[in-house]
Amino acid sequence: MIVDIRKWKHVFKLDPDRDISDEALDRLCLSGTDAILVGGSSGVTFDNTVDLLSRIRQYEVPVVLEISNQEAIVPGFDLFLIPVVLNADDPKWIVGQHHEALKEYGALLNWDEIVAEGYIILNKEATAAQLTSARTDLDAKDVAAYARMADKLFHMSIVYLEYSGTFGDMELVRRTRQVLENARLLYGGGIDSLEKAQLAAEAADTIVVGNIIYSDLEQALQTVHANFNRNGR
Ligand SMILES: CC(C)=CCC/C(C)=C/CC/C(C)=C/CC/C(C)=C/CC/C(C)=C/CC/C(C)=C/CC/C(C)=C/COP(=O)(O)OP(=O)(O)O
Ligand SMILES: O=P(O)(O)OC[C@@H](O)CO
Ligand SMILES: [Mg+2]
Repeated sequence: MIVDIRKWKHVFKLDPDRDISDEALDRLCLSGTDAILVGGSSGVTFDNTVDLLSRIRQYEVPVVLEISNQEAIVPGFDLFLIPVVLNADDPKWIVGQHHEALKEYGALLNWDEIVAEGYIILNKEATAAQLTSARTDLDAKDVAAYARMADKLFHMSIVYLEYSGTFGDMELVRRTRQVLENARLLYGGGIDSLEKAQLAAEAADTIVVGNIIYSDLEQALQTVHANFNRNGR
């Protein structure tokens, strides 16, 4: 399946390390979301990723793996997203893990199925921030510089503003989006209602909805109805 990330407005992120019922998965996959992203920052294994992939594959919705560790690289997804944590203090999460993975898989890859994401992690409490020792105390100028680095210097197709677990600063998201010329701005973090989905949809190109799926499915499903008309890209 050809997946065009430039058309994504809304995606659900499902964590292989968390339980989800068949009924909930059915409703998510048929919700009208643009893709199901499979990923998490801890407890993701080959087995729990294969299991989730095979369940989502019963539906037509595109299914994409966001790779978080080398042991959980599973073939068969429509696309592979590779996080590069631009504000990580430890280079392991900028190039180190990637170097190791490419030593193993480099000659086998179909590069048309692989997209790098310039991650900027802004919630210091998030598991991903702690794992990567991210420098989260950034002002708008710092974030804009990372965004330009991803977009113009490294030609990454995605800049991901990651507030996982908390709703972020939408003015900062809006300003970050304004500096991007080619990269798409994904926003994720704390979207737990249609109202917050709407605010995020007005600031970013694509919104990512994660944790609320596991605590309030009805609210999660509402987020698909956010209106993106303002963006026009
Ligand atoms: C042959 C074959 C199968 C080919 C395909 C394989 C392929 C595409 C290989 C590419 C090679 C390559 C370059 C791989 C990258 C390897 C790798 C491990 C990179 C490191 C990625 C990284 C920086 C991880 C750090 C953590 C992170 C940023 C994860 C992103 C996801 C995320 C933030 C989820 C949120 O997690 P959650 O658990 O919800 O967190 P909360 O607790 O805060 O809610
Ligand atoms: O889980 P939440 O807070 O919705 O964040 C979504 C996503 O950005 C996590 O990587
Ligand atoms: Mg999560």
